[in-house]
Amino acid sequence: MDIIFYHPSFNSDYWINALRKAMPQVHVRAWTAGDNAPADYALVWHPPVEMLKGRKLKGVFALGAGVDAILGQLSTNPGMLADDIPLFRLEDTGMGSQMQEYAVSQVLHWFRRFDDYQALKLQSRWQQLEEYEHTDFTVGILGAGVLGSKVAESLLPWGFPVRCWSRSRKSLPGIQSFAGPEELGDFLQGTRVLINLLPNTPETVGLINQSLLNQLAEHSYVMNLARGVHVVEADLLAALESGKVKGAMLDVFSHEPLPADNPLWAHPRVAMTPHIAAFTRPTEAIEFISHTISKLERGETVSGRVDRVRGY
Ligand SMILES: NC(=O)C1=CN([C@@H]2O[C@H](COP(=O)(O)OP(=O)(O)OC[C@H]3O[C@@H](n4cnc5c(N)ncnc54)[C@H](O)[C@@H]3O)[C@@H](O)[C@H]2O)C=CC1
Ligand SMILES: O=C(O)C(=O)CO
Repeated sequence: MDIIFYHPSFNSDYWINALRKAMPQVHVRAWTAGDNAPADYALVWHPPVEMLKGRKLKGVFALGAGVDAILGQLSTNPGMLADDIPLFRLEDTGMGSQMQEYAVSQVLHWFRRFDDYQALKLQSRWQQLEEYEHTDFTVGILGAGVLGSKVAESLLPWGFPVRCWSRSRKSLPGIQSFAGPEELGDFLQGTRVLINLLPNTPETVGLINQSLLNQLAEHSYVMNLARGVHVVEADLLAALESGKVKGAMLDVFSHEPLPADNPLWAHPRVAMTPHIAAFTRPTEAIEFISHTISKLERGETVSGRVDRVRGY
């Protein structure tokens, strides 16, 4: 069996060696331009069109959780990957715990008013502020998939009411589940901290806009861990200006790297990180890929297959 690998920024040698160790019976090679030799599987992130075009593959693995980039490539290059070649993505593979760390630390930061204390500190002011109540700190998670449900579970032990919104209803102990567009309004009503973990699809682009933000609790907080295009930046800035939204923590942006003249950089109530909420971890990712390939080869059912029509 042959596997080709392409990632624009990962250390290919490291990955190829680790893949060979995990699957000693498989020939793994880094794909380079002009390599038209046959392969069974391709492991990719932002692949050049010619890497996949015309190949008869048994499957393609995206080396991340989100497949918006490769689906975007497929929509502009329809011949890049035949419809009957399955596309897989990474499910969790260590990203769940990273998202949990990110979300829990930031929710606690807001809940313990460290943002307010930092502002007071900058004015050299010694002042004790009123405590927030857990009951006033409902956390609402947009997207209750692999990562959203892990984040939801991790917030429960801290005593916050937790709810999630997804396409279909979920049964997650202790978490209130809302489903579909008709329940979005109820989900938003009373949500104090909004965490976004939706995939980027035509239905979710621009979802976090003025209308949505207006339905959140007063002095709410927004954390975007999914994709920048989910948030209408001008609407978020206006909601921060009006006080409706008290603070935002953003990991992802419509344009990455965020342009130097973007007003989010200087906003005192916006914190940000450069798309690091969850990294692809080689050991866990390779375990998932090798396990999935073994099952595929045995004709067994696997999870992680992308529904290309649905967009995630
Ligand atoms: N910032 C970062 O470092 C990273 C960001 N991500 C982002 O996180 C996203 C989520 O990842 P997973 O949890 O693995 O995805 P997933 O596919 O397991 O979960 C997606 C969830 O969104 C819901 N959903 C999708 N469309 C919907 C709609 N129209 N209405 C209501 N609910 C809808 C689904 O029902 C599901 O609950 C990825 O697509 C990726 O963009 C993933 C990894 C790292
Ligand atoms: O896995 C993903 O989708 C990512 O965004 C990784 O940065």
